Amino acid sequence: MSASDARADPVLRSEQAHLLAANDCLAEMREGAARIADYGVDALASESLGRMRAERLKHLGADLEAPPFFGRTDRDPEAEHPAGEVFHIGRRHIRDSVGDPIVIDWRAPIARPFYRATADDRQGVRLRRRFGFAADATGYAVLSSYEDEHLDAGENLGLRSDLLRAEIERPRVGPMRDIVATIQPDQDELVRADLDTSLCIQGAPGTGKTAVGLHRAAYLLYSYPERLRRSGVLVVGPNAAFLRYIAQVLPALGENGITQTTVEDLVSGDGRLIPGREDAVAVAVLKGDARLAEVCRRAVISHIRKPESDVVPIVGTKRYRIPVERVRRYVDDARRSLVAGELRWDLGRERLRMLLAQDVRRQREDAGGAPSDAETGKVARSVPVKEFVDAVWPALDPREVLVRLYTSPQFLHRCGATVLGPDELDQLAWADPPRSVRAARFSAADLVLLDELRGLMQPNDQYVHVVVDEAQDLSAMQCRVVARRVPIGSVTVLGDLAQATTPWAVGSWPATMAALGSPAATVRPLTVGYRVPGEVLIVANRLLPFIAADVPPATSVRAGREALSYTADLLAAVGRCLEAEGSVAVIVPDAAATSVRAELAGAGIATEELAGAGIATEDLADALPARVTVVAASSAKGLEYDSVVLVEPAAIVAQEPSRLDGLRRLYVAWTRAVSRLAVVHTAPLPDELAVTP
Ligand SMILES: Nc1ncnc2c1ncn2[C@@H]1O[C@H](COP(=O)(O)OP(=O)(O)OP(=O)(O)O)[C@@H](O)[C@H]1O
Repeated sequence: MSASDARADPVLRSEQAHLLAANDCLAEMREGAARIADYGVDALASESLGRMRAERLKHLGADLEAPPFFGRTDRDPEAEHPAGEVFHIGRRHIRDSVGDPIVIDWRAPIARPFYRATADDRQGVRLRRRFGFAADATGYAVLSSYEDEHLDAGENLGLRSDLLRAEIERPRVGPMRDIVATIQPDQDELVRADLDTSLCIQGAPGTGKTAVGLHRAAYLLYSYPERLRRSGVLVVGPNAAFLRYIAQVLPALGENGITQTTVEDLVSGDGRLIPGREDAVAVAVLKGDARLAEVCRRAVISHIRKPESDVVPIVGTKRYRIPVERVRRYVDDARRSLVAGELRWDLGRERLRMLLAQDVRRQREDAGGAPSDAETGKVARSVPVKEFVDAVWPALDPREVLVRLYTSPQFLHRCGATVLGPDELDQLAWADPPRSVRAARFSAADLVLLDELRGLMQPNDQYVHVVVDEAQDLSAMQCRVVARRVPIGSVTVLGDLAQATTPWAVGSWPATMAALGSPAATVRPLTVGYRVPGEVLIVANRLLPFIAADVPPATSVRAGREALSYTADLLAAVGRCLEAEGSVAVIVPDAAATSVRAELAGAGIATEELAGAGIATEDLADALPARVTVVAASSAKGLEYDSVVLVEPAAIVAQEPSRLDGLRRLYVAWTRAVSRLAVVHTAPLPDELAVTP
């Protein structure tokens, strides 16, 4: 191994020359993309060429200030390459004017050994080189050091690599960054799992779950362009603040077309539906239960009426009689398809019209006629057919069906009595029926049920792969919202059962994966922590026996001396954090946000407040976080800050409905810091932090 930052170093000089060449080639590729000939064959071709050009430029232009490569592998000699091939690995493929590769995209199969090769399993690699960069006066990254690992001489640095450690120890400022230069072998295995594999990744705080999920999305888009080209991948996060935090990662990896959203946004029916009432906790839990799917299904199916008479369409002056037995058979067929999930309600109406129209067509053909498609279509749209369909398979509005469930005891009983208990049925009933469906106000859990009902009636957007983050918090019905968007694809599910803080959380990975439509997925653990200093993590781990006994504790790769401190003085703690580099969060009991901000303002410390629900997803690109952010404990999930001041842990525990939820909330808040955690308290700390049973 050698490391150097001397400008005179011949290795650095030659690598710097390669870097300049790579930058020139990239510039040429950009110019080439901008020139994509537009022969104007026709408007459509011209438009699609323009779109292609814009996409390509966007892809090539992402993050121009990032260095074109971060690593290199020198391979063993081969017959065709007696000196052994050399590959520079970067965020995107760069080629020279004759098409030879100058930099290999990190996602290409040939780049894989950069992440996975070890001295024991070299995968054809004799040397791995990592590069270090420093910003020059203009902010551009310049090559400043390198680190070699001679795998063929038995060198195996693993996490002892200085450059790797420097990257992991780097103070955090602003939103999340990609980890493409330092993905670890256990993470890489998950990132590169093939498209048909559904993964469930259980990982302690800071083990890189979010990072793995996002890099996996980028990997899949690269590796399966045909299957994923147009909106094939969806990323689902817990709230808008989290989406803002991760928003830059995929664009930095050159992927701009991925939709990043929340379950709330998915069920909001293009933003038209917002919660207008709050459920009691027990009711919200019940509405999140998987059994509600069956209630919804029955509620829809129960609207099918048994046909009682013949249908008699008229064509011209002639009447054609379709006997009731045949009509019943058509309805039964459509019903069976609906029950099997092969047909949605609204399409069922279409199917019935067509079955009746084709029946008439056959009758006319049997009588020697030759009816045209247009005439058959006319029968399908005729008044008798329409009236029949409206009577036996009426048009439904999800809101109407849900209001009926909540306001008609008979209907609720009919749809729910075999799957829910009498008390549960009572819990669902509305005590204050609205005057009309339009006047009805729905809760957040109701919007999920409306999505379930809508999903039975109409098609929805579909994706080939969905990445679901913080999945431990989802109810079974919320999982189904996601599953509906990926009916035949695969999912990457990320979460930590110890961080589950919603009362409706499913509570186990097999049940969550079943509700997500991938019951066979195995749970893959991540236990190496890259965020929280060891000193801080050891204390957090004391909570595990109380909050998730089966979850394996994480070990930290970050030493972080004097990372944990306790004080009663808020201002002093924040002041000390401000002396260090990086972002600062003051995590507080939700009810204390205003008073803590006022106290800090009184001392001349400006703050920003972060409450997940308050930020609309469209605003994601706006406003970088201020230096000090006051974060309500309930909004801290998934985020990280260089320094964290944690205010009154006992009050954070006490704000939740149960001790279990409170301790989990504390576990989340405790594990947000990268460099230091200052615990500010006057009340005694929760006992669970002190003991290891
Ligand atoms: N291989 C790696 N190299 C460098 N940094 C890494 C690596 N893996 C993870 N990190 C960093 O560790 C931090 C935590 O990662 P991430 O947020 O993905 O963890 P998480 O498991 O999702 O955490 P949480 O459970 O708290 O949501 C991030 O700053 C991430 O960039």
